[in-house]
Amino acid sequence: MYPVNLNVAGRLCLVVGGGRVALRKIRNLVEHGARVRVVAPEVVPEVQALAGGGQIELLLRGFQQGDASGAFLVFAATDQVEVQAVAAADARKYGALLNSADSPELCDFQLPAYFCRGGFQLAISTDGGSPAFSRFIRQKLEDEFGDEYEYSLCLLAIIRKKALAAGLDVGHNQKMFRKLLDDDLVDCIKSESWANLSKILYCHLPKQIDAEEIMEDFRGKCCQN
Ligand SMILES: C[C@@]1(CC(=O)O)c2cc3[nH]c(cc4nc(cc5[nH]c(cc(n2)[C@H]1CCC(=O)O)[C@@](C)(CC(=O)O)[C@@H]5CCC(=O)O)C(CC(=O)O)=C4CCC(=O)O)c(CCC(=O)O)c3CC(=O)O
Ligand SMILES: NC(=O)C1=CN([C@@H]2O[C@H](COP(=O)(O)OP(=O)(O)OC[C@H]3O[C@@H](n4cnc5c(N)ncnc54)[C@H](O)[C@@H]3O)[C@@H](O)[C@H]2O)C=CC1
Repeated sequence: MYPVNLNVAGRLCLVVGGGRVALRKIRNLVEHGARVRVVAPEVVPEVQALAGGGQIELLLRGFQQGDASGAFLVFAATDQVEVQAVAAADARKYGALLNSADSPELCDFQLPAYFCRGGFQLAISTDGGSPAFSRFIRQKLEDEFGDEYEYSLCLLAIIRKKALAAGLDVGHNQKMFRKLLDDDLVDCIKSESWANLSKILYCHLPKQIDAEEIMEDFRGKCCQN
């Protein structure tokens, strides 16, 4: 499976089925700004509530051929093998990418287990081999990767913006970021060692970038400590 991050914001995603499995996919899609349409004769209360709140469109009926028309992604998540097959064929017909909840081998894409720390995201997948394993590793990593990763990313993004604006070349930036990270920027943030963090910045930022200004920006925008 080819790893990729998809922008689903504002794009039509069709979920066929409204049970527990569909609900997980639906919540995920809503969180990422997709336009979600659900087709199912019966749905769990949480799906009904999302429809009531206007967060998704709900068609309370069985899947019909042509439903995949205009969809970017199609999720076949029913408990009926025949419906799964018809939905998959419809997705193919209309050129939508297919996720099939009961057939890993039919999937154009599979969902990883994942979590975010701000813009920082870690995703785990097993090529359909063991979703329980993906979930297990996700939970383990969630304990290990705390808010310091969100703050570190925020700081690095501030520095990077300045570096790009200053027209510093790629080779320079590559080395600078490696040094900042090798010098334990993340640990400094985790232990709130601001004096050490400043030292690292003064040591590795080029003269075009004001380390003091970066620290101020960081304390103001990323972490209010
Ligand atoms: C191929 C894939 C297609 C897809 O759905 O995208 C798929 C397929 C199937 N899942 C099944 C079962 C379970 N799925 C989970 C959980 C998750 N499943 C997810 C993804 C994927 N599942 C894709 C592969 C991803 C990968 O390779 O890792 C996660 C990661 C993401 C998400 O769904 O959001 C989410 C965890 C999120 C989290 O917690 O972070 C659990 C665990 C639990 O619920 O505790 C179980 C029970 C235990 C087990 O079986 O492992 C079955 C058998 C159904 C049956 O027995 O009838 C099939 C079909 C088959 O394998 O034939
Ligand atoms: N990929 C994954 O992550 C996982 C997949 N599964 C598989 O996912 C499938 C669904 O599981 P659950 O949500 O627990 O089932 P469920 O029984 O709770 O829900 C099934 C849903 O399909 C709908 N449905 C039935 N006929 C339909 C039709 N003609 N058109 C549209 N919708 C229709 C039902 O109304 C219901 O909303 C099962 O095949 C299960 O084996 C199970 C666990 C995890």
